[in-house]
Amino acid sequence: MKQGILLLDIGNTRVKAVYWLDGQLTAITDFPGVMPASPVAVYYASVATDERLEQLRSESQLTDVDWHQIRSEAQKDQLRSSYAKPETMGVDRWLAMLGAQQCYPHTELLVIDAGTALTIDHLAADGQHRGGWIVPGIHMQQKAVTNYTARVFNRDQQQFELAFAQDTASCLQNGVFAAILAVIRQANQLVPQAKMLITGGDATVLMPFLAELPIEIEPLLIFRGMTRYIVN
Ligand SMILES: Nc1ncnc2c1ncn2[C@@H]1O[C@H](COP(=O)(O)OP(=O)(O)O)[C@@H](O)[C@H]1O
Ligand SMILES: CC(C)(COP(=O)(O)O)[C@@H](O)C(=O)NCCC(=O)O
Ligand SMILES: [K+]
Repeated sequence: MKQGILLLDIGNTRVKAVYWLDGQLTAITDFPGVMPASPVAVYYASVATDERLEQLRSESQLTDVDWHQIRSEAQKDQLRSSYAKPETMGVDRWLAMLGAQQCYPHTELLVIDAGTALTIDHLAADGQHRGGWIVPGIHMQQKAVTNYTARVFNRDQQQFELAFAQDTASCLQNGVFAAILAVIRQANQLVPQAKMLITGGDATVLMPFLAELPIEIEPLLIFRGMTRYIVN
């Protein structure tokens, strides 16, 4: 059986895994669960702690293959960082932009990753990163309010409506949801776009509420960026 490469996106909440073979990306839903075949190498991008990475490495039982770390850098192909210290940019942001550039070459873009934190990055048509935002994500914002107040409580079930609410948990959930939608709209007001791309765990709940924007969902954006680092 032909063997592929395992790609890992290690975020602050979850680990996302994809199997890469003959240019095709196949999502692995239950990593470190079942894979199409044992991989010949692992390429990974991590914004989590080194401890988390080591734990994952041993859990995966893939200790006999090479693990290649992907890092943010000053330039990759057409993409150029705006950071004075490029290595300090989250590699998930770097790779999402690289993936976006692959989907829409020579196009000005807003690239959104709705993960633990929500990030928005502005990319010029010539590949220059113009800058970005880091905003607490849907769960982090809710947690912040319940942690810093005495009387705001949440409920387990998450239900988002773009409407005012009449009980504490719904006021919190709807309020945070409105704030997240507002920051996405604000970005497009600041730099109006013909194309926006969104990825990350919360992208699907946000999408239906952003219908007036030229926004497209691409769940594998970070992995598309990662494939640019694979050397055969
Ligand atoms: N199966 C899941 N497990 C955990 N979070 C999920 C799941 N599906 C969707 N989510 C949402 O995804 C968010 C995390 O997004 P993700 O892109 O995985 O974050 P990160 O890259 O920071 O780990 C969570 O806040 C949660 O709302
Ligand atoms: C902003 C982030 C926390 C987002 O990661 P995530 O929430 O998706 O796990 C991550 O990209 C990060 O740790 N960035 C480092 C700082 C920076 O990008 O400038
Ligand atoms: K992420």
